[in-house]
Amino acid sequence: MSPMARFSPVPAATDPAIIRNFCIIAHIDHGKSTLADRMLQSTGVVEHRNMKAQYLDRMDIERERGITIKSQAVRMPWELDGESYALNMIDTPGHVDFTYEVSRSLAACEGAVLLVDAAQGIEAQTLANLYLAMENDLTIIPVLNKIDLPAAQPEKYAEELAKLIGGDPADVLRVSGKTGVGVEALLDQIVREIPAPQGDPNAPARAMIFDSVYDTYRGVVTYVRVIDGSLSPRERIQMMSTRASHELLEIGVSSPEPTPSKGLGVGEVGYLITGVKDVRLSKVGDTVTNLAKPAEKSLEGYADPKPMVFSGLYPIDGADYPVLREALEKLMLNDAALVYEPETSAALGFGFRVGFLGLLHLEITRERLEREYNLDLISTAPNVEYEVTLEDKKVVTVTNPSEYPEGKIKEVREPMVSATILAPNEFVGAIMELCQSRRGVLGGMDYLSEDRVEIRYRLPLAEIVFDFFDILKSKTRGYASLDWKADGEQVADLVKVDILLQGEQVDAFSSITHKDKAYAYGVMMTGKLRELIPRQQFEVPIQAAIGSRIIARESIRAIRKDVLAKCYGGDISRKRKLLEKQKEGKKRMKMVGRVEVPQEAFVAALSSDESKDKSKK
Ligand SMILES: Nc1nc2c(ncn2[C@@H]2O[C@H](COP(=O)(O)OP(=O)(O)OP(=O)(O)O)[C@@H](O)[C@H]2O)c(=O)[nH]1
Repeated sequence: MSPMARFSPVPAATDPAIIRNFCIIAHIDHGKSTLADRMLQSTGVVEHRNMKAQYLDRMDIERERGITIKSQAVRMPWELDGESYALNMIDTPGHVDFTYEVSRSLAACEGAVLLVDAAQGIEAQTLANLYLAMENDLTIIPVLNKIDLPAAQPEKYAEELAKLIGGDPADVLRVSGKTGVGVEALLDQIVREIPAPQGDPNAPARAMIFDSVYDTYRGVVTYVRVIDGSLSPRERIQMMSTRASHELLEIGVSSPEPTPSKGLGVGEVGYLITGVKDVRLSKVGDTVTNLAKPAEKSLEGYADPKPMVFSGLYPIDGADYPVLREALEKLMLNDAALVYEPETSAALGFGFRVGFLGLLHLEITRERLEREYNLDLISTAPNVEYEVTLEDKKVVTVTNPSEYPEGKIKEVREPMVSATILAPNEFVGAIMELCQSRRGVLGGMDYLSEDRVEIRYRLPLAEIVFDFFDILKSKTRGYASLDWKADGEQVADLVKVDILLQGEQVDAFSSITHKDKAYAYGVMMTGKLRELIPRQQFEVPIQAAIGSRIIARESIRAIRKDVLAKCYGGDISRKRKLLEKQKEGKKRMKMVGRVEVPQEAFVAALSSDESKDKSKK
């Protein structure tokens, strides 16, 4: 990761009057990382020749997918009217799965650059991020990006932006992160408009953690923004949510390589190293104070990230189970949002039930496990968390369909979201149709301009978390954007559909669905399995059932397979070879009752091809 830190001491505390803390907020792909990189160049922090594309996106997967997962902070010098300033830029993740991290990064700033693609206009995450910034009382600088594009319509979108946040369209800055046009003017504007941080330098120290990353060599690196007081190396600090205390081994600023300093004062943004090895001990949103002189009240806003989507992860080769467990333990050090517990499946063996913030989080985690730890995994169909109340008033939380209670059920509650969709108005009909088919309830609709509309729906999380966005995109020729946030729960008519092979239930294929959709699931799954499972020596019925009621049925006809029939008498060694080969093949089979199911069948049946979020956005 980072090379050895250069030691060029930064003054113990910078005068808050010359500090500007800001972040860039934007819809995905509107060019936030490109602009951030350009700013690093313009301020001379990163020389041109050292510039890797997207300097701030450190993880390989981030770079490949062009998305920002973990926020980072960088300090940049800038001069205006003969005065020197220190600009702290905090990079925020753009995807809806990571909203909590965005909101913490925003809370560390006084201002935000609201970046909008001049060829696309305002999108759903532009709005969602703008609202978050407004809730944090940030000064907003509206900026149109990519003005070098031939398709850019700066006039039109400057008007849209001005209408949204108030002000004059002429005041909306125009830049290109790619060519660098307008970037220096933007840096000037940041100094002029964003207020300097304010805090009490003599009060007990309070610093907010807005990011925590695990570094193999340095342990957990915690990014903080000092609100009051100051922090210095070698003193003992305390985490206010857990009261755990640690020694500050190193403290400094990223510019952008970690540079140790003699301390951090009011308004400063930097990093801490305490030697802890687990990001859970240094949680995003927590307040750091001084153990000897602790603050009385922690800063506002600390929430444990809540997993929204669950999936079972199983090694294809059972012998890899210990590797998977170790890999999850390691990933957890760097991902406070990841939760998991061991589980066993009759069909898939030993594995883990893992909770994620969303589908993207799931995919990234799975990809890292496969790539960094060389694992081949089966992941079961993702599901949300249900709360089941039994007749005897007992409440059971279900994150795995096969644990759905058998007893008498009084009611089932499912998580809900409020979703905002932005799209050209010609697609309103198609969008409403899609939302209705997903059990959505219309919340309202507003026109942002003559031809663009914002539609709000309340929908069950289970209905949107998997394939909704892809379908929305295809129904709107890619023009719609979506943002959602958790919004309570509702009682719903849900049932568990089981899949049986020769009368034996296969737990990995069970699913909790709405009553009206149970039949479709049953037909789809039995049909798929009929294609995927090879013929056996006997007939194999495949059934879908709700309780004891069969709702769909297929069957695989018997085959009498005599492999040796091919070797007309003759060569005995050839016969042996064939038998050996058949044995090899058997190894990759799972036995479900008497039925041999190839591993590939599980993989294929559980990877819902039509519902895979291929666009990742
Ligand atoms: N023509 C042009 N393309 C740009 C400009 N800025 C960014 N791009 C391109 O737009 C795409 C998205 O840019 P990114 O910087 O990765 O977008 P982002 O908003 O950071 O995306 P996330 O980090 O995932 O939120 C990339 O293909 C960039 O090359 C620009 O000023 N002009």
